[in-house]
Amino acid sequence: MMKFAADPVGAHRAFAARYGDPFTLRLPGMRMMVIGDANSIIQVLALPIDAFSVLDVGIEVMGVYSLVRLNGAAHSAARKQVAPLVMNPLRQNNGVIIQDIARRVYAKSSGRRVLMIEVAKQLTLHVILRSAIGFLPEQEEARFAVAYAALQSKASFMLHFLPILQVDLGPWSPWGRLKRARATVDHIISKSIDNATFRTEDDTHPFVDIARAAKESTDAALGVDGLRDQLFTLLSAGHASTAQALTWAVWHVYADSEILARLRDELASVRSDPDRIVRLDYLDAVCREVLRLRPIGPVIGRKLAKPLHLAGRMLPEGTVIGLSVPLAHSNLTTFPEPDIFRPERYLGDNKAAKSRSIPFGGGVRHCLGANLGLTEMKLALAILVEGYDVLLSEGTRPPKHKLIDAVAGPASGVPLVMTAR
Ligand code: HEM
Repeated sequence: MMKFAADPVGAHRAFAARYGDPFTLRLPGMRMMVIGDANSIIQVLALPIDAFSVLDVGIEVMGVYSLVRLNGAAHSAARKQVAPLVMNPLRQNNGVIIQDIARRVYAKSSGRRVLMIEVAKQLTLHVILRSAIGFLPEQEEARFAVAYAALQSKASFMLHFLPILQVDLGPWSPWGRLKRARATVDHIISKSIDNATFRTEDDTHPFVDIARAAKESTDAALGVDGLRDQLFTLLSAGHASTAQALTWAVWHVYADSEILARLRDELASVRSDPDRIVRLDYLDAVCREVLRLRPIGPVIGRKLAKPLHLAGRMLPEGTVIGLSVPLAHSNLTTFPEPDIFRPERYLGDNKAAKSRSIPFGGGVRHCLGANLGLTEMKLALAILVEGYDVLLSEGTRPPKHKLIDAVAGPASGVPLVMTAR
């Protein structure tokens, strides 16, 4: 486990080389069969909703109604409820809003040494809030950001795995502080749901209708409490993941002057039109290659609810399967020289590269925010590339890719100085 946390890509490759593919990992409370073979992965990802359940580890924090904890029909209903908030990130003028947020956050960080991951986290939090809820008064958004940051800290993350420390001894005890931070976040989300009733006619953000329907629902899972947990889930699942991906993208682009120049050339052809930026081939290829080489969610978990015939063996119900993103993304046939950052893999007619890349998982539990995450990466990267020169403080030696809380990212957080061009 420690080896995996320190180097998820290297650990999976070393285990597969030593024990074969699949191999079995003994984790606290479970044995996981880890699979890297492309055909088996495709078969598992295509399983219907009643053939498996989620692995219920470390996700209590999301809330009892969170879609990441639900299975079967309840899961489908919860996904359907909030999908309109994230599935079409360029609806209305959301693309321009994302660009404005990026400009604002970069301007505040310009001219001094910053950690790119901190810049990216500010950016992604504001983007998810705007995309999912729409307007929040400025002060409310700032209060939200502070409480949310407390929930996301490393100490908080550890607490969820250490029940012995989960005792509320007042606002200064770790668990007490965490509970109060979650209560503040919940309060602001609940207030936004409440206030949706009073939003004006010309506010056509999909959140308005979703919040109104939740208030009228007699089913608790689809009512106000359920919607509050889904919004918290969107934030938790989409915030750090997109921030780590964007941080790696910035590192890769500024560590290679040819990639930077090619991107600038491509961007010059589309001005700042978000609809055209997200369709640019090379920018798309760069982002996909980042997500291939630096898997943010390195293992995709499934627990079989029925026996499954897979790769010549019969797996019994209850088998825990971990799909290895690092192994899938270093398959030598689809991705020759897998350790090299080469966006060209995703250009032209290379259908296999796209269909065998699984940074967002797949099937009925495919990442709900994949469109938003990828769109945000592209728009935020484009604003930086066009507007700023960046000096990577640690030079062009890549930082280690390691597990940071629940997702993986560059160990150093990528210290840098950005200067307006
Ligand atoms: C680059 C950024 C992101 C990466 C790499 C990523 C990756 C993933 C992965 C690997 C899964 C598991 C999928 C599976 O089990 O098959 C997942 C699930 C999920 N992601 Fe993302 N994600 C990103 C951004 C986002 C964003 C922006 C949001 C929302 C705002 C989001 C919301 C979710 C949700 C709700 C799930 C659970 C889906 C379900 O269980 O039905 N993600 N993500």
